[in-house]
Amino acid sequence: MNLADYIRDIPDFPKPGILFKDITPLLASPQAFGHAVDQMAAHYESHAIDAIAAAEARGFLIAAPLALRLNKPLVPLRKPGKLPYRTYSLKYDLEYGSAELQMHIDSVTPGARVLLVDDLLATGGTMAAGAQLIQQAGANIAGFGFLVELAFLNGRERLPQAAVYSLLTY
Ligand SMILES: O=P(O)(O)OC[C@H]1O[C@H](OP(=O)(O)OP(=O)(O)O)[C@H](O)[C@@H]1O
Ligand SMILES: Nc1ncnc2[nH]cnc12
Repeated sequence: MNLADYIRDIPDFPKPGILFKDITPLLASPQAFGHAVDQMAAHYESHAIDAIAAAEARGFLIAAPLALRLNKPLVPLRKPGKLPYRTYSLKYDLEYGSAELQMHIDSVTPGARVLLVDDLLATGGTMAAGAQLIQQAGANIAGFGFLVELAFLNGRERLPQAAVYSLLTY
Protein backbone atom coordinates (compact mmCIF):
# COMPACT_ATOMS: atom_id res chain seq x y z
CA MET A 1 0.00 0.00 0.00
CA ASN A 2 1.28 3.47 -0.89
CA LEU A 3 0.36 5.76 2.01
CA ALA A 4 1.20 8.85 -0.07
CA ASP A 5 -1.97 8.13 -2.07
CA TYR A 6 -3.93 9.01 1.10
CA ILE A 7 -2.26 12.39 1.78
CA ARG A 8 -3.89 15.27 -0.09
CA ASP A 9 -2.13 18.55 -1.01
CA ILE A 10 -4.12 21.72 -0.33
CA PRO A 11 -2.35 24.84 -1.69
CA ASP A 12 -2.47 28.12 0.26
CA PHE A 13 -3.94 26.70 3.48
CA PRO A 14 -4.08 28.09 6.11
CA LYS A 15 -2.08 30.96 4.56
CA PRO A 16 -0.89 31.88 1.05
CA GLY A 17 2.32 30.01 0.16
CA ILE A 18 1.72 27.04 2.49
CA LEU A 19 1.17 23.65 0.83
CA PHE A 20 -0.95 21.87 3.43
CA LYS A 21 -0.62 18.08 3.71
CA ASP A 22 -4.13 16.91 4.53
CA ILE A 23 -4.24 13.52 6.28
CA THR A 24 -8.05 13.25 6.39
CA PRO A 25 -8.16 10.81 3.40
CA LEU A 26 -5.85 8.52 5.36
CA LEU A 27 -8.04 8.78 8.48
CA ALA A 28 -11.06 7.97 6.31
CA SER A 29 -9.55 4.66 5.22
CA PRO A 30 -9.35 2.03 7.98
CA GLN A 31 -6.94 0.06 5.76
CA ALA A 32 -4.54 2.98 5.22
CA PHE A 33 -4.83 4.31 8.79
CA GLY A 34 -4.36 0.81 10.21
CA HIS A 35 -1.39 0.18 7.92
CA ALA A 36 0.28 3.44 9.01
CA VAL A 37 -0.16 2.66 12.72
CA ASP A 38 0.97 -0.96 12.18
CA GLN A 39 4.15 0.22 10.49
CA MET A 40 4.96 2.68 13.27
CA ALA A 41 4.19 0.05 15.92
CA ALA A 42 6.45 -2.48 14.16
CA HIS A 43 9.27 0.09 14.08
CA TYR A 44 8.98 0.90 17.80
CA GLU A 45 8.15 -2.61 19.08
CA SER A 46 11.75 -3.33 20.07
CA HIS A 47 12.58 0.19 21.33
CA ALA A 48 12.96 1.00 25.02
CA ILE A 49 10.00 3.35 25.54
CA ASP A 50 8.13 4.08 28.77
CA ALA A 51 5.50 6.50 27.42
CA ILE A 52 4.29 8.28 24.28
CA ALA A 53 3.65 12.05 24.24
CA ALA A 54 1.77 13.81 21.45
CA ALA A 55 0.70 17.33 20.50
CA GLU A 56 -2.94 18.41 20.15
CA ALA A 57 -4.77 17.88 17.91
CA ARG A 58 -3.58 15.86 14.93
CA GLY A 59 -0.77 14.28 16.92
CA PHE A 60 -3.41 12.61 19.13
CA LEU A 61 -4.91 10.86 16.08
CA ILE A 62 -1.67 8.99 15.44
CA ALA A 63 -0.36 8.65 18.99
CA ALA A 64 -3.51 7.23 20.58
CA PRO A 65 -3.77 4.09 18.42
CA LEU A 66 0.03 3.71 18.55
CA ALA A 67 0.08 3.89 22.36
CA LEU A 68 -2.62 1.22 22.53
CA ARG A 69 -0.79 -1.05 20.06
CA LEU A 70 2.47 -0.66 22.01
CA ASN A 71 0.68 -0.86 25.38
CA LYS A 72 2.25 2.40 26.63
CA PRO A 73 0.87 5.36 28.61
CA LEU A 74 -0.21 8.33 26.49
CA VAL A 75 0.75 11.87 27.55
CA PRO A 76 -1.29 14.68 25.95
CA LEU A 77 0.49 17.97 25.16
CA ARG A 78 -2.38 20.40 24.90
CA LYS A 79 -3.16 23.91 23.75
CA PRO A 80 -3.46 26.50 26.58
CA GLY A 81 -6.26 26.33 29.12
CA LYS A 82 -7.35 22.75 28.34
CA LEU A 83 -5.55 20.70 30.99
CA PRO A 84 -7.25 20.86 34.41
CA TYR A 85 -4.26 20.24 36.73
CA ARG A 86 -0.98 22.19 37.15
CA THR A 87 1.01 22.48 33.92
CA TYR A 88 4.36 23.26 32.37
CA SER A 89 3.87 25.61 29.43
CA LEU A 90 5.88 26.65 26.39
CA LYS A 91 5.29 29.09 23.51
CA TYR A 92 6.75 28.22 20.08
CA ASP A 93 6.61 29.03 16.35
CA LEU A 94 5.37 26.72 13.60
CA GLU A 95 5.27 26.85 9.79
CA TYR A 96 2.25 29.16 9.70
CA GLY A 97 2.13 31.00 13.03
CA SER A 98 2.83 30.64 16.72
CA ALA A 99 1.26 28.50 19.42
CA GLU A 100 1.63 27.23 22.97
CA LEU A 101 1.66 23.73 24.45
CA GLN A 102 1.03 22.62 28.01
CA MET A 103 1.66 19.38 29.87
CA HIS A 104 0.53 18.20 33.32
CA ILE A 105 3.51 18.41 35.69
CA ASP A 106 2.90 14.83 36.88
CA SER A 107 2.29 13.20 33.50
CA VAL A 108 5.78 11.71 33.09
CA THR A 109 8.01 10.01 35.66
CA PRO A 110 11.48 11.56 36.05
CA GLY A 111 13.94 9.40 34.11
CA ALA A 112 11.23 7.90 31.88
CA ARG A 113 12.04 7.38 28.18
CA VAL A 114 9.36 9.25 26.26
CA LEU A 115 8.68 8.88 22.52
CA LEU A 116 7.26 12.08 20.96
CA VAL A 117 4.74 11.48 18.18
CA ASP A 118 3.04 13.85 15.74
CA ASP A 119 1.26 13.54 12.41
CA LEU A 120 3.73 15.84 10.69
CA LEU A 121 7.18 17.39 11.11
CA ALA A 122 7.46 20.79 9.40
CA THR A 123 9.77 23.40 11.00
CA GLY A 124 10.12 21.29 14.15
CA GLY A 125 8.80 24.05 16.44
CA THR A 126 6.01 21.91 17.89
CA MET A 127 8.10 18.88 18.69
CA ALA A 128 11.03 20.97 19.96
CA ALA A 129 8.56 22.55 22.41
CA GLY A 130 7.18 19.12 23.31
CA ALA A 131 10.69 17.84 23.96
CA GLN A 132 11.43 20.80 26.23
CA LEU A 133 8.28 20.08 28.26
CA ILE A 134 9.30 16.43 28.67
CA GLN A 135 12.80 17.44 29.74
CA GLN A 136 11.44 20.09 32.12
CA ALA A 137 9.59 17.27 33.90
CA GLY A 138 12.88 15.36 34.26
CA ALA A 139 12.16 12.70 31.62
CA ASN A 140 14.28 11.74 28.59
CA ILE A 141 13.52 11.80 24.86
CA ALA A 142 13.48 8.26 23.43
CA GLY A 143 12.90 9.54 19.88
CA PHE A 144 10.52 11.32 17.52
CA GLY A 145 7.99 9.54 15.29
CA PHE A 146 6.00 11.13 12.45
CA LEU A 147 3.59 10.02 9.79
CA VAL A 148 4.84 12.77 7.43
CA GLU A 149 8.09 14.76 7.35
CA LEU A 150 8.52 17.89 5.20
CA ALA A 151 12.28 17.42 4.91
CA PHE A 152 12.79 20.64 2.91
CA LEU A 153 11.90 22.64 6.05
CA ASN A 154 14.81 21.04 7.98
CA GLY A 155 12.70 20.44 11.10
CA ARG A 156 15.09 17.73 12.28
CA GLU A 157 17.74 20.37 12.89
CA ARG A 158 15.57 22.04 15.54
CA LEU A 159 14.98 18.84 17.48
CA PRO A 160 17.23 17.75 20.33
CA GLN A 161 19.56 14.80 19.65
CA ALA A 162 17.40 11.67 19.34
CA ALA A 163 16.38 9.25 16.59
CA VAL A 164 13.80 10.62 14.13
CA TYR A 165 11.52 8.21 12.23
CA SER A 166 9.03 9.23 9.51
CA LEU A 167 6.79 6.99 7.44
CA LEU A 168 6.60 9.44 4.51
CA THR A 169 9.13 12.10 3.52
CA TYR A 170 8.57 14.98 1.11
O1 LIG B 1 6.92 21.28 12.78
P1 LIG B 1 5.98 22.45 12.97
O2 LIG B 1 6.34 23.62 12.10
O3 LIG B 1 5.84 22.82 14.40
O4 LIG B 1 4.55 22.00 12.42
C1 LIG B 1 3.97 20.75 12.70
C2 LIG B 1 2.75 20.89 13.55
O5 LIG B 1 1.76 21.67 12.88
C3 LIG B 1 0.52 20.98 12.91
O6 LIG B 1 -0.22 21.27 14.04
P2 LIG B 1 -1.13 22.59 14.24
O7 LIG B 1 -0.40 23.48 15.19
O8 LIG B 1 -1.50 23.15 12.91
O9 LIG B 1 -2.38 22.08 15.04
P3 LIG B 1 -3.49 20.94 14.87
O10 LIG B 1 -2.79 19.62 15.10
O11 LIG B 1 -4.43 21.26 15.98
O12 LIG B 1 -4.09 21.02 13.49
C4 LIG B 1 0.92 19.52 12.92
O13 LIG B 1 -0.11 18.69 13.42
C5 LIG B 1 2.13 19.52 13.82
O14 LIG B 1 1.80 19.42 15.19
N1 LIG C 1 2.43 22.09 5.42
C1 LIG C 1 1.75 21.54 6.44
N2 LIG C 1 0.75 20.67 6.20
C2 LIG C 1 0.06 20.11 7.23
N3 LIG C 1 0.32 20.38 8.51
C3 LIG C 1 1.31 21.24 8.79
N4 LIG C 1 1.80 21.69 9.97
C4 LIG C 1 2.80 22.55 9.69
N5 LIG C 1 2.99 22.67 8.38
C5 LIG C 1 2.06 21.86 7.78
